[in-house]
This record gives sequence, C-alpha cells and structure tokens, in this order.
Amino acid sequence: MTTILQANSQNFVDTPSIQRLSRRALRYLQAGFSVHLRGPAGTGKTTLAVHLANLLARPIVLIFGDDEYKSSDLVGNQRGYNRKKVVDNFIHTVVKVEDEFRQSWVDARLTTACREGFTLIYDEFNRSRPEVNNVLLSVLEEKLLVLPASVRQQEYIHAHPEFRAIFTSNPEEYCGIHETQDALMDRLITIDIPEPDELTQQEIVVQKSGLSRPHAGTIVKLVKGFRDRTPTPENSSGLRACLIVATVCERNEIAVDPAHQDFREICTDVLLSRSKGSASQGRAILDELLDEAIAAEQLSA
Ligand SMILES: Nc1ncnc2c1ncn2[C@@H]1O[C@H](COP(=O)(O)OP(=O)(O)OP(=O)(O)O)[C@@H](O)[C@H]1O
Repeated sequence: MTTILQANSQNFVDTPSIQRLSRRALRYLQAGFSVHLRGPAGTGKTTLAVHLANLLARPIVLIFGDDEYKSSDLVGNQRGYNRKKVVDNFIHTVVKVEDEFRQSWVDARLTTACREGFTLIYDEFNRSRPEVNNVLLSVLEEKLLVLPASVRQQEYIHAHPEFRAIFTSNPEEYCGIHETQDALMDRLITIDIPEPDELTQQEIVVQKSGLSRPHAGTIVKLVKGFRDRTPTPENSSGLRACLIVATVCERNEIAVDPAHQDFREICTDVLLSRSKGSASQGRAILDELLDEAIAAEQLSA
C-alpha cells in the first residue's frame, strides 16, 4: 500500500532567498518539467521539495533512494494470492472443490503517482543504483511508464497530466552515492541549492527551536565563524549544527551566552566533531570565537 502525504507548509520558513529558489523551481514544474534540487547535506533540499509539492496542491508520494532498491520497488510487483475456493456439494455424496490461486499486481509509489497525477518526491535518488532509475527515463520524456512484461493487464500506463517529480541529491563525492546517469540528468532541470544565507538560517533556527531572534543570530554567527576558520567538509552545511545547539539550549533552559560554561560545552561537543582539523586546533578556534562574542556583547551593552 502506498502512503500518500499531504504537506503542511505552516512551519516552512520563506525568506527572500528561499522565495527566489521556489519561484525558479515552480516555473519549471508548472511548465511540465521535473526538477532536481542538488546540494550539500542539510541545505534544506528535502524541505524545499515538500514545500514545492505543496504549492502544486497535489498529494505527495515520497521515495527515499536506496542502494538495495530494485525496479519493482519503484514500479510494483506481483504480490500475494487471490484465493478462490468453490465447494460444490450439490449432490450430497459428491463434494467438488475448485481451488484457484492468483497473484495480484500491487502498484509501487512511482506507478501510483503516475496513474493518479500525484507529485513524486524522490529524495536522494542517487543512492539508488542507476539501472534501477532507468524506468524514469520514459516517464520523464514520453510520459509513459513501462510495466514489467509479466503484468498481463497493461504493458504501460500514460502518466497523468498533473504528474510531476521533484528529485533531490547530494554531491557525487558523498559516500554511498552513485554517479547520476547523463540520460536522466538531461531530462531534469537541476537547481543547485547552496548553504542558506545567515538570515534564512537564523529564521529557521527561531522557527524550529523557539529561541529568540538575537539568540538564534548568536548561534548562526558562531557556527559560521567556526566553519570559516577551520577545515570543515565542503559538502555540508552549518544549518544542522545551528539547529542542534539551539534545540539543546532551549530544551535544557541553558542561556545562549558565550560566557556560560554549559553553552561553551554544547558548542564544543557539536562543532568539534564536524571539523576535519585536529581537536586541539578546533578547541582553540572555538574559544577564540566565543571570547570575541563576549567582547562584542560587552561593547554593544
Ligand atoms: N525553509 C525551511 N523552513 C523550515 N525548516 C527548514 C527549512 N529549510 C531547512 N529546514 C530544516 O533544516 C534541516 C535540514 O533540512 P533538510 O533535511 O531539508 O536538508 P537536506 O538538504 O534535504 O539534507 P540532506 O541532504 O542531509 O537530506 C531540517 O531540520 C529542516 O526541517
């Protein structure tokens, strides 16, 4: 059974830079094309994909790319049995039993979305093997989904005119990621999603953690400063680190105060493991940043 989602955009943070990205993507989707949101981890690709799907005002079907997937996980499969048993006892001394087993076809999520005109979000599609995703080529170009030969009822289905697909992916250097096939990329409009700007990160932190805007701003600046001064992995964003620090402080009622020991410890625990440099170097840089933040606060007081 396919779970159909209905998105709720209430908690979506829509700053000018996100609005610009949404407008770009929506333009292509409304013209009938599928879009591909590509970028480092934690830049908000999945959240934006759900928001776009919500703007299309169609039910959403979500697939997460998986190395173990087979085409049948996207399209569907013969499953289970329809069992029909007829017991004919018309002449009481004779019992005639007819037993028939029949497998029945069960649509998987891609087929459901094509048939019903839903919006398919294929999150991290390049975690699935390229040959598994080949079934998408005719769907995106000819709007035809080819079903396996074993399905007698239909060989293919025409994609519903409102069917759209939104893909997300992490860069290819990521572990567990397959190279994207040119044929598929050629059918998609790829939009690179950069690390959200400071204002966007601050607003997301406020929205998701419940912290005040100035406190969210302090955390975002600190994380950005740390990432700028230490060797951090290129293919990641600082947004998740900001959200973790903010949520931990808010839930434990710890003041977002660079002079406060608990706050300094949380920053150390969350940020040091995210740096590619040595722990001692990371610790020294973080202390420097926290002390700079204290000095700036004293100056503005
Ligand atoms: N516009 C937004 N409004 C509210 N929350 C957001 C927004 N963008 C991102 N977030 C939050 O930031 C976090 C990271 O976002 P998301 O999971 O969408 O990133 P991603 O790029 O898909 O990451 P990954 O590549 O690791 O899957 C999530 O907690 C998400 O709720």
